[in-house]
Amino acid sequence: MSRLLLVSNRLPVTVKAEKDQVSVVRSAGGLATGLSGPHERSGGLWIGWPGDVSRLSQAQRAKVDAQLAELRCVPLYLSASEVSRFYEGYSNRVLWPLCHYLLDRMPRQDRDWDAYSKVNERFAELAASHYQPGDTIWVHDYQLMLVPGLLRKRLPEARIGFFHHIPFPSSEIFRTLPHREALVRGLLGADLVGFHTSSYVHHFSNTMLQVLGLETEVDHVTHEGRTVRLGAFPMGIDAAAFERLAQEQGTLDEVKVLRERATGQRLLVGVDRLDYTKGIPRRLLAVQRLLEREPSWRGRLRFIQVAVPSRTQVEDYAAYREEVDELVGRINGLYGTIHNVPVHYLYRSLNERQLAALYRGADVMLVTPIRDGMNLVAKEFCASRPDEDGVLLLSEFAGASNELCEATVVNPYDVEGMTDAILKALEMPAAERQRRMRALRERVKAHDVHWWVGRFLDTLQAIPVATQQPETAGAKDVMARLKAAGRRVLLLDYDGTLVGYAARPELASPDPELKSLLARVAALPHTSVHIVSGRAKETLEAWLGELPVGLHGEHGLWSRPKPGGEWKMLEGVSTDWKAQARPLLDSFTARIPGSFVEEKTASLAWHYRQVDAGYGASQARELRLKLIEAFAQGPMEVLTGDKVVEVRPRGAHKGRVVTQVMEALGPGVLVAAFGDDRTDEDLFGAVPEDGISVHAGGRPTRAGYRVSGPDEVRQILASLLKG
Ligand SMILES: Nc1ncnc2c1ncn2[C@@H]1O[C@H](COP(=O)(O)OP(=O)(O)O[C@H]2O[C@H](CO)[C@@H](O)[C@H](O)[C@H]2O)[C@@H](O)[C@H]1O
Ligand SMILES: O=P(O)(O)OC[C@H](O)CO
Repeated sequence: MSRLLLVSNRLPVTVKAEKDQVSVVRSAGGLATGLSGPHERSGGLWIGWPGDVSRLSQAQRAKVDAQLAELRCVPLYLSASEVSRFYEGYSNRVLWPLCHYLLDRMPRQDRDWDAYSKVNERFAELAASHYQPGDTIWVHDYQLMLVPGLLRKRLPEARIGFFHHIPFPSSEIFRTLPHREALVRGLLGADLVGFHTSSYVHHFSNTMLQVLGLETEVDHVTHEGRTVRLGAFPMGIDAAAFERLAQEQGTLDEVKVLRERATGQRLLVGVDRLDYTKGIPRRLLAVQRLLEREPSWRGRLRFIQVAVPSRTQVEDYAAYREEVDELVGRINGLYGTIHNVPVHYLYRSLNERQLAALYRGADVMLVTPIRDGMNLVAKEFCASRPDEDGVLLLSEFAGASNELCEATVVNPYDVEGMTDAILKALEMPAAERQRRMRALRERVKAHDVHWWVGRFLDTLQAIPVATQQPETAGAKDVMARLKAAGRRVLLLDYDGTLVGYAARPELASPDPELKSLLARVAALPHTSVHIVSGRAKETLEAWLGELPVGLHGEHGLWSRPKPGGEWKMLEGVSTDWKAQARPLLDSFTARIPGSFVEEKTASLAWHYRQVDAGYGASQARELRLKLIEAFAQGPMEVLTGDKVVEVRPRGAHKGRVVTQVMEALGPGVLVAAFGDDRTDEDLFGAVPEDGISVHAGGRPTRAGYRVSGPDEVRQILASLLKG
C-alpha cells in the first residue's frame, strides 16, 4: 500500500484544554474512523487545522504539537484573520450556502476570495513539502477546492484524489459564483474527483461544460492532456461500532431511563449540527401541526431535538439559533402542561453513548434537511437498531435518500406532508417497521465507511498516473527534433491550432504576426509549410494565398500545394448527397438559435459554438445520429469537430494530404503535423512512424506530443527562426 497523505480542513482530533492540562484525542467522526486504518497502515500523514488553539500557552502548544506528531498529524494553524475570512468567510458564508442552493444567504459582495486562495496555497505548500514519490494524496471537501490544482503544479506526477462531502449544486447555481472557473480548475488538478451521489457527478459535469466548455465521458473528462476520473462514492459509517455500542449494557440502561421518563409517550428524535441546511424549523412546525390537527396525540408525544453548536461566529447561524429557540418556546407554550412539554431541545454535543441511546430509544427518527450531501445521522440511526425497530423519516434532498429507499421519504419543504408522514410512522405496524429496518440495516452495514474508503482508494490507485503528461511536456522535445532535421515539412491545421476559435468562422482571420511568422518559417532552408484545414478553399486563398505555403481546404478535398499554383479537387468524389442532407441541417438551425450551416464545395457543416454549451452538445449528438441513420449507406461520412458537425465525402480526409506531400518531396523528410480537433486525428494517423504529431489542447489524441494551444504552437514555429 502506498503512503497516504490526507489533507482536510480539520484534523480528525480534538484538542482538550482543562486548566493546565492539555491533551489531543482522535475524534470519533466517520472520516476519522474510516481513514484511521489506512492512515496508520500506510505510515502516512494527516494534514489539517487542529481548531482554535489561540488560548494555549507556548508550552501547551508544544505539547499539542508533540501529541499530534504521535498521531501522525501535521497541524496547519490558522490565524484569527484566516479563521474569520477563509473558514467563516469564503468557505462558510459563500461556498456552503451556494452548494446547498441558498443563494440568498450569500453576501452581496464576497471579500474573502483572496484569503481562501491563500489558505489553499498554504495547505498545498505544506502537503507538497511532506510528499514523497509514490505517495497517494487525498484532499477533502469544499474548504480546499483549489488544493488539487495547486498540488498538481508542484507535483505533476503525484496521484491525487479529491472528495466533495457536500452537495455539488446544479450548474445553474454553481455558475453564479464569480470564481467558478478557478474552483473547477482547482478540482481538475486531481486524478479522481468523488461525490456522494451520481446526481452531484452529473451537476459537476454540466458545470465543466458550461464553465470550461469541457465535454465529459460517463466517468472521466480530459483536461490539459490529463484524464480526470469522476465517480459517485456514497460515504458510509462505522456501522459495526454503532451496533456494538447500541448493544452495550450502559447504553441499554440509558435507553431505559429515557423511556421511563417518557412513559405513555412516543419518542421522536432529531440530531443535527445547528445548521440552517438541516431543516429544523420546518421539522418543528410539522410537530406543531400534528399536535394542532390531532388533539389525541397531545401529551403522548415527546420530541427530543439535539443540536450541536456550529460556526457560531457566522451571523446566519446565530439568527438560525434564535429562530429555533423561538419556535421551541412557542410550541411548548402552546402544547405544554405543568407536567410535560412536547419539545425537549438541547443545544449541545452528546457523547457517543448518549447518542447511541437516543438512536436506540427513538420511535421515529426525523432526518429532514432541506439539502444535505449525504447525512450520516440517518445511517447511524439504522446501525444502532439491532432490534430492527424504529422508523426513519428521511428528506428526499439528503444524499442518503438515494440508498436508504426503505425509509419514509419526505419533502422537507412540505410541512403538511411531513405531518402526515410522522403520523403514518407513529401508526406503522410492527411487521412493516421490521421489514423496512432490516433492509436499511443490511445496506448500511454492507456499505460502511471501510467499504467507502476502500472503493475510493482502489479506484484512485488503479489510475495510471505515471503516464500522464504535464501540459507543456511536448514543446521542448518537438523544437529540438525539428531543429535537428535535415529536411522538414510542417503540416499545420488552422482553427484551434494557429488561431483560437472565434464566435463565427469568418471572425478568425489571421493576424499580421501569424502571417509574418508563417512567411519567415516557410522561407527557411529545407523547410516546407502546408496549411491543412477544414475551411473552404476561397477562405484559405483570401487569408493566406499570398504566403509561400501549400494550402489544403475542406479536409484535403481541395489542394493547392504550390504557392500561386492551381487548386485541384480530389478525383471521384460525389457531392450529389448534399441536396438530400441539407434540409436536415436546416431544420436544426431553424429551431436552435445561434447555430448555422456552412456550405462548402463538397461538405456541409453545422456550427453550434454560440448555442448554450449543454444544449448544443446534446443537439449535436442528435443531429449526428439522425445523419448516420439517414445516410449510413451513402458516399459520405459524419464527423464531429470542435462545436461543429460536418458531413463530407467518404475518403476525403486530412490524412491524404500527408501522402500527397510526401510523394512530392521524396524520402528523407521529417514530417511534423499539428492539429487540435478530431479531424486532425486523420492527419496524425498518416504521419510516418519517425515523424512528429502534436495535439494542441486537452482532448484524447493519438498524437505523440501535446501542447497547450495556439500560443505554444506559435512558440515552436518561432523557435525555428532562432537557428
Ligand atoms: N448533538 C450531537 N452530538 C454529537 N454528535 C452529533 C450531534 N449531532 C450530530 N452529531 C454527529 O455529527 C455528524 C454529522 O454528520 P452529518 O453527515 O449528519 O452532517 P455534516 O453536515 O456535519 O457533514 C458533512 O459531511 C458528511 C460526510 O461526508 C455528509 O454526510 C454531510 O452531508 C455533510 O454536510 C454525525 O456523525 C453525528 O453523529
Ligand atoms: O464544523 P465544520 O465547519 O468543520 O464543518 C463540519 C462539516 O462536516 C463540514 O462538511
